[in-house]
Amino acid sequence: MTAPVLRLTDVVRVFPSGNKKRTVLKGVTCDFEEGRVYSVVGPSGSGKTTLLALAGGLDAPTSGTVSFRGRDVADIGLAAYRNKNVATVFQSLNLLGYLTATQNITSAMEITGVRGVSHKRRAAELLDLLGIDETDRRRRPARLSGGQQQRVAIARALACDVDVLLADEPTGSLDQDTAGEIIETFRRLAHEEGKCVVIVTHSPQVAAASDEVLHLRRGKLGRR
Ligand SMILES: Nc1ncnc2c1ncn2[C@@H]1O[C@H](COP(=O)(O)OP(=O)(O)OP(=O)(O)O)[C@@H](O)[C@H]1O
Repeated sequence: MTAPVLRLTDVVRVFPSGNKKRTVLKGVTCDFEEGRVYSVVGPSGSGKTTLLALAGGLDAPTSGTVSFRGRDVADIGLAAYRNKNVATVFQSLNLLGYLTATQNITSAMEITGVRGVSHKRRAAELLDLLGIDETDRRRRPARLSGGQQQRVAIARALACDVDVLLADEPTGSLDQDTAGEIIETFRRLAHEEGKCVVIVTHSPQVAAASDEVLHLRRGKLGRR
């Protein structure tokens, strides 16, 4: 059996709620392996985005650990972990509107200090992999379709050559065909490039195409 690239052990996350406290994750333990696509599903408010934020080093658990290749990400340092090991694609995509598709990727590589490769060449390879042609690469996000923007955001997430790719509702605003293409992209990245892909979704189509589905209910995890 492969060792997990990402492991959550007894993760609890408590948020303040007025003058009370609310326990959103109540001891979540799970392993994520390379080469597999995982979906995290569950009712609204069950803690899916919270789980993704913890897995992505954007937030820290109240107790429990998130570890990457056996090391607690708190010891790696959340910023270093986010820079080198994991990438998150958000619903809002956060593409920069004044940069072209290519520049959105090369700027991310500059910011995170990717060395040893030509940023332009790597951006072209990734956009090629994700089916964005040369004309569209020179376009700004506003001139691309929702599905194309989604693909540029995924290419940017991959530009820093991370092992773990996290995505929050990546097909939420897409039609069924485009959603299907995005899912295929995730499956290819996992099965052919060995990435570990974790997707938070309400979509039965995405869940059905995943290798494993994790169900969150009231802050607890189950498999069904
Ligand atoms: N920073 C925060 N401070 C206080 N409460 C928070 C914070 N982040 C999330 N919560 C609360 O935690 C609960 C779970 O939120 P979360 O976004 O993880 O749910 P979700 O399963 O992703 O929901 P949805 O499917 O609607 O996106 C919600 O009640 C939310 O209000």
